[in-house]
Parts: sequence; structure tokens; C-alpha cells
Amino acid sequence: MDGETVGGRSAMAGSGLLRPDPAPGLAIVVMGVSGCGKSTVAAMLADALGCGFVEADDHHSHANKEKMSRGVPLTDEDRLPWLESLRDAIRIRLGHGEDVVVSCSALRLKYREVLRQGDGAYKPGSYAACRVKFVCLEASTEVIAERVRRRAAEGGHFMPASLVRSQLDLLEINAAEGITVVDATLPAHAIVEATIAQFRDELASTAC
Ligand SMILES: Nc1ncnc2c1ncn2[C@@H]1O[C@H](COP(=O)(O)OP(=O)(O)O)[C@@H](O)[C@H]1O
Ligand SMILES: O=C(O)[C@H](O)[C@@H](O)[C@H](O)[C@H](O)COP(=O)(O)O
Repeated sequence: MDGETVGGRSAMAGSGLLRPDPAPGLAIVVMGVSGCGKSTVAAMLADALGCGFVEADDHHSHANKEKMSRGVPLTDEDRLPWLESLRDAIRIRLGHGEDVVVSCSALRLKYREVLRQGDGAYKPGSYAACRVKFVCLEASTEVIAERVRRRAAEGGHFMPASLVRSQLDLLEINAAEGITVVDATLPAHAIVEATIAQFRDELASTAC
């Protein structure tokens, strides 16, 4: 039987039963410099929530990956289509009322503003109301450099250790944005648990 909306709630026509609107879904972007652990944490978080996972590295053009592998930082022009592709992926999930976890460096406010537009109702600057939230993993330069060096030496990633400096130089966090900053040296499962606890009331997902 078709439902109808009554006073912001769905009613089963004829049955008299009121059903709350479905939760609108939440996007959690795990952000930070290369090597901070965002892919590791984001994949575990999506798994725990039973929701979709968007890995930003999978949205880079071949040209972007090739440039970074040569040790050349991306320009904002290189980043824009990448960020827009991630914004669109977020918008699709939120449009379906689903949660989604995204792993993306999102180092600057202007990059995060593109991702926030994944919430079609987002008004620039209304950070608290936005359905796109950010969790930033932070660690010392030494810890980050060691992780990236080890990962590159194992041959599993295009990002060279030489780009760590430019990543750290770009990272900006503005207090007004309300970004959750987490110690990236904590065990990944502890970061996942703390993140779920923080956003529990806003998540559509009940699978954790
Ligand atoms: N919480 C953690 N504690 C210790 N090592 C970690 C942690 N998270 C990730 N790592 C390791 O650090 C390296 C970089 O992690 P990765 O998830 O690829 O980072 P990013 O996606 O931010 O570049 C990997 O070798 C990974 O196994
Ligand atoms: O795992 C990593 O090392 C990062 O995710 C990396 O692959 C990311 O794609 C770059 O950070 C490019 O973007 P920025 O130059 O904007 O950080």
C-alpha cells in the first residue's frame, strides 16, 4: 500500500500507522595527508557500518596518478574534476538516504567545500547542518614519512615519500568547521569505534 506524507511523517494509508521518515544518511570523509591511515580506517568504518565506501584514489585520472608518482604535487586545477567526481558519488548515496564513508585527503577548506556540496541542501558555511562530516587523522611528520616510505618501498602505492612535505604544507583545519581531529597513531579499530560513537545519532545505518 502506498504511503503518504502527513506533517513530515509517512502514514500507511488506511492503516492508521505512522512511520518516521527514514534518516537522511550521512557521509563521513576520513581525511588527512598521505599515509595518515585514511584508506585503512575508512574501509574498516564502512565495513562496520555496512555502508558504501568511496576511495578517492580510485577517482583520480591516470594523468593525476602519473604526475604524483613522478613526485609532482597536483595543482588545484588537477584536483577540481577529482573532487567533483567524489562530490557526485556522495550526492548519489545521500540522495538514496544511505550513509557513505569516503577516504580523501581533503587538505584545504576549498576542497572540503566541494565535497560538502554532496549534500544538495548545503549552504556554504553551515557546517553543523551539513550531512558531509570530516574526521582528520593526524600524526607527526616522522610517523607519516615512515608510513609512506614503507608503503612505497613495498611497491603498493603511487604516492612517493617526497610528496609528504607538500601535503603537510597544504593541510589546513579551521576551528569553525567542527572537524573531528583524531590521533592517527591509535589502533585503527579504536579510531573506527570512536567515530561511530561520535556520529551514532546522525547515521542512518544501524548495522554496527
Ligand atoms: N592506525 C594505524 N596504525 C598503524 N599503522 C597504520 C594505521 N593506519 C594505517 N596504517 C598503515 O600506514 C600505511 C598508510 O596507510 P593508508 O591507509 O594507506 O594511508 P592513506 O590512505 O592516508 O594514505 C599503511 O601501511 C597502513 O597499513
Ligand atoms: O593515499 C594517499 O597517499 C593519498 O590518498 C593520495 O593518494 C591522494 O590521492 C593524494 O593525497 C592526492 O590528493 P592531494 O594532493 O589533494 O592530497
